[in-house]
Amino acid sequence: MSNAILVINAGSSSLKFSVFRDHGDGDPVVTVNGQISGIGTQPVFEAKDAQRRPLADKSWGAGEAGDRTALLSYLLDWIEERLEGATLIAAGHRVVHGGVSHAAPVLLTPALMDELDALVPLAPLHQPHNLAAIRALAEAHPELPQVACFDTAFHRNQPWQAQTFAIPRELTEEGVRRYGFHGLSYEYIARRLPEIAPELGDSRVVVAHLGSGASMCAIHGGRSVDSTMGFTALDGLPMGTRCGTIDPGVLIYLMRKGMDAGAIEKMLYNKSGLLGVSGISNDMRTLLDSSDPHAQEAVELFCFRIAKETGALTASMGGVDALVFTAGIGERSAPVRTRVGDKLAWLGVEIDAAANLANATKISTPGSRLPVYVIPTDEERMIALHTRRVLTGR
Ligand SMILES: Nc1ncnc2c1ncn2[C@@H]1O[C@H](COP(=O)(O)OP(=O)(O)O)[C@@H](O)[C@H]1O
Ligand SMILES: CC(=O)OP(=O)(O)O
Ligand SMILES: [Mg+2]
Repeated sequence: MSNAILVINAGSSSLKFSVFRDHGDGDPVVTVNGQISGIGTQPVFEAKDAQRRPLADKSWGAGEAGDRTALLSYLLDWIEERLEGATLIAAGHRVVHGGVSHAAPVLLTPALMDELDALVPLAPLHQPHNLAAIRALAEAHPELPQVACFDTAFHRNQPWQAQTFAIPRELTEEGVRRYGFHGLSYEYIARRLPEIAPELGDSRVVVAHLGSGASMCAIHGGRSVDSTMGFTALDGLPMGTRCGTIDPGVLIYLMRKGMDAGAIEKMLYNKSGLLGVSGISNDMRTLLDSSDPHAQEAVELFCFRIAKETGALTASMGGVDALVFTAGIGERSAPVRTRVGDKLAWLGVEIDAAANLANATKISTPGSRLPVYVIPTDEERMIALHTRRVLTGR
């Protein structure tokens, strides 16, 4: 009999889920995936099978909108009806912040939940929703083991220079340090790249994870050695609504002008980035389609900063052997990749226009000094693999 693993990636208003079947050998295989969107307003449940065929949809009235326990209980019942003899052995969650002490996934306990609660201020856009889903699932199914897979874990063994801010040492010791995020995505890419390009071996790779949250990572020999995100998922690249790297003097200026922490947090997390610069949208597609000069400036700033960080991460590794694009924008936006590629001509990047337009796996020309890849990320698969390992030791 086979085992099944439920994978959950909970966001502010949506809960993405996948069910993996584990036959014991090879990677677990996804059988269904979907999401509950509109949590808090008008929840809608959608699911697809492995061939992307729609399986179900359901919506709820506003009265049940915020009851995550009831929504998860519905989801669990729905999944259990479709297990076809498999045993659901665990739920694996993406938990964005694991703090200093977690360099690997772990089985969730009430004591660990308290520890992870303390990290909510460090990831206000993600952590509360990750933990709410874990609590709701524990309430609906107390017997089901749950595993936390941290977005910070892959970066925890970076060299100390990459993890340290130049601030008084006591603060570093207290945990005010650079953590880095999107680790599950980078770990997946580090695992996948050698299958796609075995000749790269233990090489130096810059990976750009460009989704609604965006960051970049320097991976040397399969390990993270530097990343653009820091103490929080606000640092580094500008994102859909987040500012990215900013002179801390700006925060002092805003505080002196009378803004409190809550107002600054809201502005930097929710009103900045592509949305703040364009004044139009946080969605790259809308901006690329717009002729508004502010929309064009937002796109230009995004691409400029990706190119600039590529330089910084290349210096961190003493060179670079490949560049990889992944996540929503990275996997699907040929115009963004073209612009970044043009700005990296000095590194020997030459983008093949036709391959780029087709979102091909390799988008650089045969003559390009730096090979450039597009690799779809799969954070869910990484979570399923980690969850299986924690539960079964395999
Ligand atoms: N064809 C496309 N061209 C440009 N941007 C796209 C395209 N498809 C998706 N995106 C962008 O990808 C973003 C979502 O990326 P994704 O990795 O799914 O984010 P997340 O998992 O963080 O929600 C959207 O905000 C959208 O701007
Ligand atoms: C860490 C982070 O920014 O995640 P996301 O891209 O899902 O917002
Ligand atoms: Mg994402």
